[in-house]
Amino acid sequence: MDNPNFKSGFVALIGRPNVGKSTLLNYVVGQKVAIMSNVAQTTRNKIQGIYTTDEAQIVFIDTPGVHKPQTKLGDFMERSTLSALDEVDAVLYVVAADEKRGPGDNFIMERLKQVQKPIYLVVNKIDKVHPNKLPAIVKQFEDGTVKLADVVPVSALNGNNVNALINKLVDQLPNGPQYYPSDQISDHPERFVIAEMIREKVFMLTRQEVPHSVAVDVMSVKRQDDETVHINANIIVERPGQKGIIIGKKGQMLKQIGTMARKDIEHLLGDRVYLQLWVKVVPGWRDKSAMLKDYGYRSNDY
Ligand SMILES: Nc1nc2c(ncn2[C@@H]2O[C@H](COP(=O)(O)OP(=O)(O)OP(=O)(O)O)[C@@H](O)[C@H]2O)c(=O)[nH]1
Repeated sequence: MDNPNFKSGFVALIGRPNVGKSTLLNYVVGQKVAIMSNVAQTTRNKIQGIYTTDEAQIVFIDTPGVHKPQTKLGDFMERSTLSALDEVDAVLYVVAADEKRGPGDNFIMERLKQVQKPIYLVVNKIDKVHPNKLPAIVKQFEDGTVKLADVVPVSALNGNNVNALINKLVDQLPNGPQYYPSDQISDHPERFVIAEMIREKVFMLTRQEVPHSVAVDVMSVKRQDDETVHINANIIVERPGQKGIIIGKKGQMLKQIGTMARKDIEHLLGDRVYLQLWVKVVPGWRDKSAMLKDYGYRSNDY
């Protein structure tokens, strides 16, 4: 079906940690693709969510929270965020209505000055503030340094005004092809999404105790004739103490991580899943560039 008026394009989601970028993406795409957590900076990779209708396709790039790099991983994350901004058709700069403009925002605004593409200021979490507070919040970002195409208040959590945001985006996208099939929501391989689901459970269940130095390496995904899927994965940490926390007393924590992750993966794949998890200590993996590649952090994935 060739529609000469079909619109398509790539849209970057940027914003400091915890403002709700993943929640917004998940609401729009309608399925859980990006890792969600209360712990800041959990979105390490550029995860694409794909929104497709009969009229348009928007490919979202969910960039990591912009922050000052301290390790090679941080450095890598920053580079992928910036390169994403040059390739897209529009930028959604997400801020939280219940937080003041801070150093993280100044850092982002500085970078946005150089961006030529339309920038939408998305004021998220409007459910948390009184509507008469909104103008003052918006004003903090209308300081004359960054040209904003529009300001759109939303609540990603309950979907309030998100459709209006999508309509505005689609309106200004160029005519173009449908890049991905309509049933595709992410262009990452199954393994990546599986790893993200496991990593999300580690964060959820261990919270303060295990820092962000956790990677998940999905070693094998085997589909058997009886329609079951057998998955083996390593949870990689930097220190033996972290290994202990993830395994827990009598292995209880690891068991819980495994059960919760398995349920999500079953939902994703639609098949019965057998998940085997191991915890491996690899000291200083965050600073070893070569290993970043092994654990799936590639800057030229697409
Ligand atoms: N009340 C309210 N909470 C929200 C809204 N959107 C997101 N949240 C919550 O804010 C927290 C952070 O949301 P995420 O979507 O993980 O934020 P993020 O910007 O992707 O965070 P990073 O991955 O760290 O960059 C979660 O607890 C969400 O449930 C919203 O519209 N209203």
